[in-house]
Order: sequence, then structure tokens, then C-alpha cells
Amino acid sequence: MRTRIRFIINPISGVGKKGIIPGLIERYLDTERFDYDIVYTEYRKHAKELAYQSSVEKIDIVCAVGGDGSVHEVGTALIGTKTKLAIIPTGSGNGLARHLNIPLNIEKAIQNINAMHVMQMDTVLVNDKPFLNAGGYGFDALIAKKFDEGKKRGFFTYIKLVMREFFKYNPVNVSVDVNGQVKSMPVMLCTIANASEFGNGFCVSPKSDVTDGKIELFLLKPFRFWSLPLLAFQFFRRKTDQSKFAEIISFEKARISLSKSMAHYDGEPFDVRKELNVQVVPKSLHILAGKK
Ligand SMILES: Nc1ncnc2c1ncn2[C@@H]1O[C@H](COP(=O)(O)OP(=O)(O)OP(=O)(O)O)[C@@H](O)[C@H]1O
Repeated sequence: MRTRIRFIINPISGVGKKGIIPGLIERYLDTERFDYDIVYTEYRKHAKELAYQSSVEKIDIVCAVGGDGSVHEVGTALIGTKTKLAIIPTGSGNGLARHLNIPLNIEKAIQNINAMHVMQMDTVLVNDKPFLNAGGYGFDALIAKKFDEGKKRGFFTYIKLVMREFFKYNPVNVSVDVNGQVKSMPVMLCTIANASEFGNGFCVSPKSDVTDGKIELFLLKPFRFWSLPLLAFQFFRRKTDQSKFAEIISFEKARISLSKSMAHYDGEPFDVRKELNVQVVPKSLHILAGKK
């Protein structure tokens, strides 16, 4: 039987042109085995509606063509269904795609779909909100909000925002309860990592694995600005577990209290309650990964 796949293209993701994508799909997708169609998002959260509708239609695979925001919308709509998530990364960060070794080159990402490396990944549920890759309540939440409010996308927009906002940021006070062990402290980052990186190689939790039935809490204590170069090196070299400012805790369930209500899930900004129940939902999403 032929496999049905629907491509959901976010035309405003990242900085590259999206007009060439339909031609590349026609050329590189194995059309002997796949029947495909293409739809475009027209507004925020449209991808979520389109993906949900696709699962109702029992489409086999829905491919998010966009960045982490598009992957978040499509993927969270498919949690607990039989429809598989595929990704063609055309965003500004592409964190989950990078973690899963999905090629960043569009032609190769399409050929990767032909290879059908299917796996079941864990997802994360915080109160009533699911996410796939990472969620944060500290400085990363502020950057996600500012990025979302701005008109420009791309990696350098992230860098400019970090430089502009870093010196103004007041740490968030968190209290974390994992299996009855409580820790309270001010932090710059309080990030829940299912996968290892935010995107662009910025790795918070090097050992995170989306199939291990666990998630990691990454806490980064306040530091002076002269520690920034070493920290940046550790983030980009996947060595945050060696930083004296960082603490990484693996868990299945936790309760977190926050002094601020700003969050991001997979890079999308959200306002949240200050009391959070966090849990991993093991093997809840079928996904096409890259080659190991
Ligand atoms: N047609 C559209 N008009 C306006 N916004 C859209 C449209 N389609 C999707 N969106 C929104 O665009 C936002 C950003 O998309 P996406 O995350 O895919 O790209 P990105 O931000 O450039 O990449 P990354 O998340 O990897 O940094 C999402 O919040 C999504 O809801």
C-alpha cells in the first residue's frame, strides 16, 4: 500500500526562500511509494489545525516544513495518534531536527523521509501543555518572547537579542521538587530538556535522549559577565555538564514553582501558571529521525 504524506509549509520560517520546496519534493521524494500533497500555513497555530485534521484523515505522515515553532505545532497535534511526524528544517534554530540528525539540507531531508527511520519519542507535559524538545522559564523564555515580537528571523537575530537583553535580566527564583528532594535558588536558566539543544548547536543538556523515558532539568546559576566566554564555549561544545554554574537533574516527574510566569515551549512563548507539574510521556509520538 502507498504511504500518504502531507507537507505543511510555514512560508515565514527562517530566512531562506520556500518557493523552491514543492519542486524539490517532486524531484526527490520517492513517488513510487508515497502519495503526497502540500498545504501552507496562513496564520499562527494554523499548522496545529492542519496536522490535527491530517490525523483525523488517517494520513500516515505529516511533515512540518519550518522551524521549531512549526515542529511544535504539528508534533503536539500528533501526540498519541498513529500519524508520524517528519521534519524538513527551514527555521532559524531547528533544535529538534539537529538533535535527531535530520539533514539541514532540504534535498537530503526529503531523501531522509524516503529512508523511513521511524522511532517513538517521548514528549513532555507541563500542566496541560505538551512540548517535544525543550521548555524554559528563565532568560531563554525572554529571548523567545522578544524573537517572536520582532520582524527579523534567523540565527543573528538571536545573537543580537542575547547581547541586548543579558545585562538587564534579573534571575528567576525557582523551587524544584523532584521525588521529595527540594531545591530553591535564583537562576538564569531553568530549562526542561527532552532533547539536547535549543538550536544552532546551542546545547543545554548533552546527554538528553528523546527515547530514554526521562527528561532533564537544566539549572544555570547567576554568573558574572566575564564567565560568559567560557560558558558560551561549553554550550556550543556540548560540555555544560562540566560548568560550575550548571546543575542537570534527570527525572520523570517534578513540581516547579517560579517567581515569573514567562515561558517558552519549543521556542514558542507562553504565559504559564507559577506552579508547574512536569512529566515525561514516554514513547508518545511516532517520528521519522535521521540516520544515527
Ligand atoms: N503564514 C503565517 N503568518 C504568520 N505567522 C505564521 C504563519 N505560519 C506560521 N506562523 C508562525 O510562525 C512562527 C515561527 O515559525 P517557525 O518556528 O517555524 O520558524 P522560526 O521561528 O524561523 O524557526 P525556529 O523556531 O527554529 O527558530 C510560529 O509561531 C508559527 O505559528
